[in-house]
Amino acid sequence: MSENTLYDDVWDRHRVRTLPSGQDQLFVGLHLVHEVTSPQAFGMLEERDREVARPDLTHATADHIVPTDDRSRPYGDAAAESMLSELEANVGDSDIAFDHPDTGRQGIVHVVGPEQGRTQPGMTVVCGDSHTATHGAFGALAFGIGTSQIRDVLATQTVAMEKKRVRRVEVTGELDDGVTAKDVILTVIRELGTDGGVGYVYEYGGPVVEAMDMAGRMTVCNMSIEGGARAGYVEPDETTYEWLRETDAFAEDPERFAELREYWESIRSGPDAEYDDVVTIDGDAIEPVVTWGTTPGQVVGVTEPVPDPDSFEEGEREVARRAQDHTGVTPGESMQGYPVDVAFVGSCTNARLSDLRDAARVVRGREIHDDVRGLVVPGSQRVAAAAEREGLDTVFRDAGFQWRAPGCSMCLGMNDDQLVGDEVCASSSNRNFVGRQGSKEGRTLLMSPRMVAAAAVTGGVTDVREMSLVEADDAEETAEVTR
Ligand SMILES: CC(C)[C@H](C(=O)O)[C@@H](O)C(=O)O
Ligand code: SF4
Repeated sequence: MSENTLYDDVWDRHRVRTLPSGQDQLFVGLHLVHEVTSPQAFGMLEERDREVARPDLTHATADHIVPTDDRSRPYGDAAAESMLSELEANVGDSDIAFDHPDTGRQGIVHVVGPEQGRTQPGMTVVCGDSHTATHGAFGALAFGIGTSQIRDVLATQTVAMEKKRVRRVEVTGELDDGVTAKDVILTVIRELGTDGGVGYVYEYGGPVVEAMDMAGRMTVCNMSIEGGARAGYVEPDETTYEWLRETDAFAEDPERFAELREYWESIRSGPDAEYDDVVTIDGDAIEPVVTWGTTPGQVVGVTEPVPDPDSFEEGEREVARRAQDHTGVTPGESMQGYPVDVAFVGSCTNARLSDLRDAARVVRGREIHDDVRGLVVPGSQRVAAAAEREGLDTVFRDAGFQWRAPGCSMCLGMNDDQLVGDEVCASSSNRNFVGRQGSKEGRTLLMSPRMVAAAAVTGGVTDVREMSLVEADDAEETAEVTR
């Protein structure tokens, strides 16, 4: 087994050359494109009279601006309509595959790539979007890139990048019932800080990460960027291969799957890999968490008291005070019972089928609180269809949630799904910055989909471990008995 990390191996295999700047020029295996960050880059290409070099390795979807209710065209919002039209024209001119809302495959860019088997281990994946790190869950090197890099990738299928150091984030032990991947990554960011990862790529491992399903690993990798890391990844294993085997990419081609699997196995970091840093997080000690402030690092366990700003080091004190002024939380008290107005289950962090199932376990047979507006926004049309096949839409609707069409939605409020005034939102998304969900006074509490569901039902932050969970089968049995 090599002493190299997966990061070193995959980087070296994709290096075309080292540039005079010291950066490496890397070949890009998959370029994902969405409507917000691509128009300018396509424009630059046109100005230079260049064509898209590898449309076959480029894949587009529309997610940020698409409405989640009425999708008749033209969209009511002229800016949204123009962004979608522009993407339609750009992909049409370049022969790029596009998960258009009419295809049944549209969804959030970080949901559709993995779901179709486009994201694979040992690959380089880029997208003009900071949460591209999500794809690292498959053992890919996945980076968010800026506009000029998007242009370069469109024109050359390569990108110039600087190599980072690798920190192994080892999560030991076993998660308690009710504790999820979201609680793990929020705890990692709490421990290491929102800028603790600067200069690093995170390799997540240890028993807790190994035991996670792919959706959980995607949740963890997704938020690497919120911890300051350039990317995050998990080494591929049986769980990864099981997911890929069933996807469009391999379902019909078991031979190719077998061939690639050998490569995937060969890039694992291995027991002798040398890391620039290793950090251990005690998985046994993690409890369901919730944010109390305005960064994803301002996190507290649901049974713990909110910290007093005075307990922070000098530079941090004022930041904490300002954050608490905004959210209106009380130091010394736990977050439990803190009232919420909106419950949002969605985003590229937590809107996959297993996330929806997870929230449904809490919601099934219950009703959301009268004062809460609840939205479930599946990550993709395929997630929505699968959820509908198992009746999850009915579970959510019966409880009083709105069941919406897929997109980024209230994660960042680039469409009509926004907070109003100083509403408080229990949100399964990844950012709680001031104004993030469309209102300057709005307040976002990040938590797991389960915790969002619990807050929706009770009307305030609740320890989901205190609520009984209802599995789909139990619900059917109960229904039978009732009949
Ligand atoms: C719109 C896009 C550039 C942005 C990002 O890069 O992350 C968005 O997806 C977000 O989550 O804030
Ligand atoms: S769901 Fe949110 S975090 Fe993810 S790509 Fe969309 S806006 Fe960005």
